Amino acid sequence: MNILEIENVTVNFDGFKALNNLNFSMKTGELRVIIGPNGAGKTTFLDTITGKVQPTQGQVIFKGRNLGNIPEYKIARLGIGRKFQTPRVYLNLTVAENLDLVVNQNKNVFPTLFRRPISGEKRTVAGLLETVGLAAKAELKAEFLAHGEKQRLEIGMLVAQSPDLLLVDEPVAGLTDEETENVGNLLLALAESHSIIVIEHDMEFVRQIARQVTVLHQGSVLFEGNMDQVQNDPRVIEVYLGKEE
Ligand SMILES: Nc1ncnc2c1ncn2[C@@H]1O[C@H](COP(=O)(O)OP(=O)(O)OP(=O)(O)O)[C@@H](O)[C@H]1O
Repeated sequence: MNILEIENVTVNFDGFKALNNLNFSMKTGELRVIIGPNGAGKTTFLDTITGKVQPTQGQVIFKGRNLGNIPEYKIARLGIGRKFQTPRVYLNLTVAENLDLVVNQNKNVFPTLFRRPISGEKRTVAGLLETVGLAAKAELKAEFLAHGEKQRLEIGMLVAQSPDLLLVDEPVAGLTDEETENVGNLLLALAESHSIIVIEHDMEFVRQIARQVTVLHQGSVLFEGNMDQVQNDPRVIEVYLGKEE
């Protein structure tokens, strides 16, 4: 079954088409990496999925439901979680406290307000600390974490909400090679039980995690395939990979 289908979506910003008749679909449980040059529409693509931007034309269908005119906060409750490029953790709280906030918030709110049970995997702070590899730093204030550790903590906070679809925007920008690999391994582990879309520029990282890759260009899908196919496609090389350092 497809968790997400995007049909003929155009987003028109005052005459400029940031997305142009874009079609995209992905199966439940897939890890999909989206690449493309600056201005290709990657962020706008995520914005239309979360409801931050409404398509001028076309529709976004999540788990069989048309998201048209559903406000952003309600779309989040339907099971779409997003991690932005910059970590948004509470710096004056410890790592464990940050995770605890989300875990407990869900305990209280999910059954009543969201009217859907927390999915099979019971999320506990201890389990999440293990998943994101921060058990040894549980009692450390988040302000003292390295950038990559903050990224992993925030991914943990996202997972604590048990979203069906995780949207992850440039998770390794500015990270060291070692941190980049850690974040990659974390996403690969999460991909065993989640549907995930990752936007990324760092091609080393894309090679580490990518199975199926979608290349955006000028607001449309230019190419889709596995990493080998993407790297050998002349159009992709021309508009994107040829410019790689
Ligand atoms: N609110 C807006 N109003 C007008 N133009 C916009 C708006 N948001 C984005 N754009 C334009 O739409 C195009 C696509 O932007 P978008 O941020 O989606 O690209 P991107 O692929 O994420 O780029 P990058 O890799 O640089 O982050 C860009 O040319 C951008 O300037």
